[in-house]
Amino acid sequence: MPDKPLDTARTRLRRCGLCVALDAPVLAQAEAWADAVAPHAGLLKVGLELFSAEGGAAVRSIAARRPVFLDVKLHDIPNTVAGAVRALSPLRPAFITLHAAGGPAMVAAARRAAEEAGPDRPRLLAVTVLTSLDAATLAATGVAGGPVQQVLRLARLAVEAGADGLVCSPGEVAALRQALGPDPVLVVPGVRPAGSAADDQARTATPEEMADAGADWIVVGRPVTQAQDPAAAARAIRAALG
Ligand SMILES: O=C(O)c1cc(=O)[nH]c(=O)n1[C@@H]1O[C@H](COP(=O)(O)O)[C@@H](O)[C@H]1O
Repeated sequence: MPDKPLDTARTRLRRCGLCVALDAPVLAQAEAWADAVAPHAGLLKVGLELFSAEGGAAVRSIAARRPVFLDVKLHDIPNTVAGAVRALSPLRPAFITLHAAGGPAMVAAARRAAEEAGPDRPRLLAVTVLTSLDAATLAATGVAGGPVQQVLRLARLAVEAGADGLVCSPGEVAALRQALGPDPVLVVPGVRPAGSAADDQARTATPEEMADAGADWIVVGRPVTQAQDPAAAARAIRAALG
């Protein structure tokens, strides 16, 4: 779908895709979920649990089904994060996450390291404020002004330093699109179909709301993987995205 002018926060820029989070303790479980949901998901996420348990084998296996979003949330000094990006690039993930709070020098070092992998390099997504944090918890950590202000601040720094996109909660998507325009890839976890449990997510919204607000990808884990029929759950969410 071609890009449209960004005239309102509810303008759809392009089609919003479904990424299913394969948060499993063993690869066999993740593979079974991947096989079930692959017809309805454009991306499959290998996160900290699965990667810690199975390492690169998990990325290689899941990438045989769909492009992989490798969610390792790197956060360290620039040299260490650059080395991690260099080490992960041969696994050919479509996306790698790093924490925007690591600062612009860290993001810039990661981008330089990613560029070494050539045109098919992994794209870097900067995680802004985790979707499990609410305004009160954020204030307790010393961040006044609420999540939206903090997300905008971190997002601007990360994009200027070379992040290809951002991970944010549903509550910030429209504000980020208005502030940063159509270019950054916006990836949104904490999404819940109407009637689903929020689990440990603090800032949630429905798939339909996220597609309308300008998200490129929604990330959904438990509402799909813990459903009686994961394939049907993924199909319904994909349909809701329009
Ligand atoms: O980077 C992420 O994907 C991420 C960032 C964030 O702020 N919040 C968040 O929930 N996630 C991930 O998104 C997925 C959400 O899973 P469910 O809550 O089960 O839908 C998990 O794999 C989280 O690790």
